[in-house]
Amino acid sequence: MPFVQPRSDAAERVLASAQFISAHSGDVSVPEDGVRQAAQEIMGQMTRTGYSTAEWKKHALLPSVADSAALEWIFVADALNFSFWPTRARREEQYTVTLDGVAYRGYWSLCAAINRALREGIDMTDAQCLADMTLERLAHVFRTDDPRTQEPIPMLDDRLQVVREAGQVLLVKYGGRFANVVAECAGSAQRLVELVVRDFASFRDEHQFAGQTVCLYKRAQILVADVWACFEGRGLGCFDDIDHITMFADYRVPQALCHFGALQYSPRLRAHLEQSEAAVRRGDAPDMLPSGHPWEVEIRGNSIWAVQRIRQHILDAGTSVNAILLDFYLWDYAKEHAADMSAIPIHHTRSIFY
Ligand SMILES: Nc1nc2c(c(CN[C@H]3C=C[C@H](O)[C@@H]3O)cn2[C@@H]2O[C@H](COP(=O)(O)O)[C@@H](O)[C@H]2O)c(=O)[nH]1
Repeated sequence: MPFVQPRSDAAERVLASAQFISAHSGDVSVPEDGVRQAAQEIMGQMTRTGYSTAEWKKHALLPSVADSAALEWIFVADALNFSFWPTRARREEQYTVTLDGVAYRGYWSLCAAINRALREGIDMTDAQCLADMTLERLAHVFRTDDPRTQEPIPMLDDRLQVVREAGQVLLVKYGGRFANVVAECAGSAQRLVELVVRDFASFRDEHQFAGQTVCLYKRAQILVADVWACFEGRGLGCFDDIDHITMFADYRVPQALCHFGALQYSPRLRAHLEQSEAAVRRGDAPDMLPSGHPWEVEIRGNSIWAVQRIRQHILDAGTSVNAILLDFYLWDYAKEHAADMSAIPIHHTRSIFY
């Protein structure tokens, strides 16, 4: 009898955490009428645009070919996929990476920096390169070449620790390749999440809330989701339990969920977030929520729960969709409709988890 990898319930632990957080939240809620309305509106728009995994490779900066090099690219991108919100109000002063004449900010600045490094011969997809990374070299990778930019990429020191750890663990445990981590999960998305949070500490997105340890695993789950989407659910991206993966608790999708009415903040929390954004607009420091702050955990946990509730409404209406596609849709929607959402504040937390 061949050794069968033990199954994992990592994504189910995230869902249970989200439900627990939502049930014990005092300042964030998931209004059922907002969920119902959001489900109708989102499903209608997704149906019209034919939203599918095929959308993923349409993004200019993401790998366009689903091969083993794409796996290594996705790994380093999702190891660094955190904390891009700007502290400068004026767009031209915000951290920017320009590639092929296009200025990228936020998450896309990360992708542009990785692709620029690869073109310059800094192989960010090589585990030894990551393990040997220095602060000087990483600063070069994330340099901005626009003289108007007034801020560096946030959390550079943390990013250095993250890439060095990622490279070292890949070398020691997985022959230097993320493809070997994927091979070991034997087609289980939850097993892959489990392996990543077990072996790569920077992905271990766990917090104390209302006396319990809650698991949010945002970067570990989006890592699996990006593999699944890039390979369109086939070959190395074929996972028989992919529908267990939840929404990825970041700071951008909550904004879209508020816009659709599926997430609601208490007046005092809304006031705090608005005052912090007003401070940044004035040129002052944001009034940050520390990582693990109850309000931060409530926003993240209720976002996961809201997407789960939206998904259930859509399933009850007879249409199949998973939390990944809903999340990607909501994130892309938030980026495309940033102007319509400018009155909805994001929360300001510096965290390596999202
Ligand atoms: N929930 C969720 N969070 C996501 C993504 C992505 C990128 N996914 C793209 C790639 C393929 C898909 O098709 C998506 O188009 C980044 N983030 C998070 O957002 C924040 C950055 O925001 P801003 O500063 O405005 O760029 C930061 O916390 C980052 O970790 C997502 O998809 N879902």
